[in-house]
Amino acid sequence: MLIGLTGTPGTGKTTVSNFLERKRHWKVIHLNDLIKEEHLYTEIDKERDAVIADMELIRQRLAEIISGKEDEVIILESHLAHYIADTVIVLRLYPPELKIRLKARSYSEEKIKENVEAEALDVILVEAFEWCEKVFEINTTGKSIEETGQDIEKIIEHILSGSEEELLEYKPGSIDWIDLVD
Ligand SMILES: Nc1ncnc2c1ncn2[C@@H]1O[C@H](COP(=O)(O)OP(=O)(O)OP(=O)(O)O)[C@@H](O)[C@H]1O
Repeated sequence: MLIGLTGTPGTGKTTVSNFLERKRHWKVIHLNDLIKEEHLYTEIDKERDAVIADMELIRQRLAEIISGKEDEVIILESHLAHYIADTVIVLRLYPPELKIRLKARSYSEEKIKENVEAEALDVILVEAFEWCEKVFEINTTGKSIEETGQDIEKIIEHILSGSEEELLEYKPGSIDWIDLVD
């Protein structure tokens, strides 16, 4: 089963998926690394220090990687995961907290502002609704890596056991950070 773990950069996807890989031995695909390592992009955007992902190539490559592993839990971790996986978990973080995390990176002021606003405006969540069959949301604000990991474990275990009705707390809709937008 492929589970997408998506969210605005800095919300903790890489950190939490690494934690789960160690704890549960679930396979984790760090999609952004794969895109760079295997040149799964159409061009390099030097101004934004980013690559333009080739979604067709990515889908083909992931189909190969996942083939024959349909019974395993595979976490696809990336801010692009919701374009690929049918079931996704969106990590959310209170925008002022996200701003602090992104400031600790060597991001430009513009890039920080862009990402913090996108988080306040639910951009990834809205995209996930457009692209995915099942969308869950975790508000990671104030949670440790372990606690967020436990939330993800709970979601995955309930999906596997067919008891998704017990996942109401992860149903999107309770977060409203729109007032934080300038
Ligand atoms: N409770 C927490 N959960 C996750 N990360 C946390 C937490 N507290 C602090 N952090 C820190 O926040 C940062 C999150 O960065 P991380 O690379 O995991 O985010 P990301 O969503 O994968 O970003 P990107 O999309 O750019 O890869 C890390 O430096 C991590 O140590």
